[in-house]
Amino acid sequence: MMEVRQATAPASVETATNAELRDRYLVDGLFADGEVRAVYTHEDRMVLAGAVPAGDEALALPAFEPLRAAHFLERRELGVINVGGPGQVLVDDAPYELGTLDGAYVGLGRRVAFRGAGARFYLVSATAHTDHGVAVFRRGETEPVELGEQRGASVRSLYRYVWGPGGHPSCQLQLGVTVIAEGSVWNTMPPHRHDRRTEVYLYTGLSDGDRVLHVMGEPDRTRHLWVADGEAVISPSWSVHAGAGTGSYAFVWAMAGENTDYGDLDPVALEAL
Ligand SMILES: O=C[C@H](O)[C@@H](O)CC(=O)C(=O)O
Repeated sequence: MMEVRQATAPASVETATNAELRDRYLVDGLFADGEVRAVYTHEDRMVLAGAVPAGDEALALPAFEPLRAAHFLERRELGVINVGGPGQVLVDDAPYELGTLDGAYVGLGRRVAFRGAGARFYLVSATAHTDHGVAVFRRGETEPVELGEQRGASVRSLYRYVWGPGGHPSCQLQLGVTVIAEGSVWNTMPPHRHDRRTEVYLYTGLSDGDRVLHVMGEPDRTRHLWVADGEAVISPSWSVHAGAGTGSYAFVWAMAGENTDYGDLDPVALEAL
């Protein structure tokens, strides 16, 4: 199943109802046992998906009809983060083990499937013009960038898996995981935009009763979304993206667009919000 979402205009955020905001920017229901569920957004043509293998069967990544492709990665590259228990990503039938919050990159042209009951694979894809191979990223072997401060309740560790020059090469994709420290609540504070890229956050590790208050929109007219575990938010290039949780959490960030320079971002001063 693949849902298609159109691109949207920044001014429409200010007047949208809550239901309209959720329909356009919140992505829920990606994870269902034994299925691959996907959303194609026209924001930089990113595809988000959840793949939840059940039993011992390998779950193949389908060539969803809206792609009009013989197979999913015919004209695309893929990032994978396991947000569940241990499992395997099969790339051209070769298995790669991924633990919780480990990641993988799969380049153009390869065939992908998933295996392992208990694993939950979050997938992000962008259009690609050349093959950049296959890579696995282990959270335990990745040196995080430490950000934030205790007085701002924003202490967090940012694990960069695919992040442009200095990391594994990609056509467009950048991908990583940020883990909020115990007792901190804020991500991406102070916020920023990046006019040359779309970004998607997938929140994970939240308890059932907890939520993240995710802030979006142009800096001087923001709105919010209440986000539960396993839900994602699409941030078009004009939107800030930051959030505060009612409990501890982590999130997968992924970008695609004009360049793969992680540092190409436009900080937004708090006074401008
Ligand atoms: O462009 C960068 C992305 O928004 C994230 O990498 C930021 C982030 O994880 C954080 O500051 O908490």
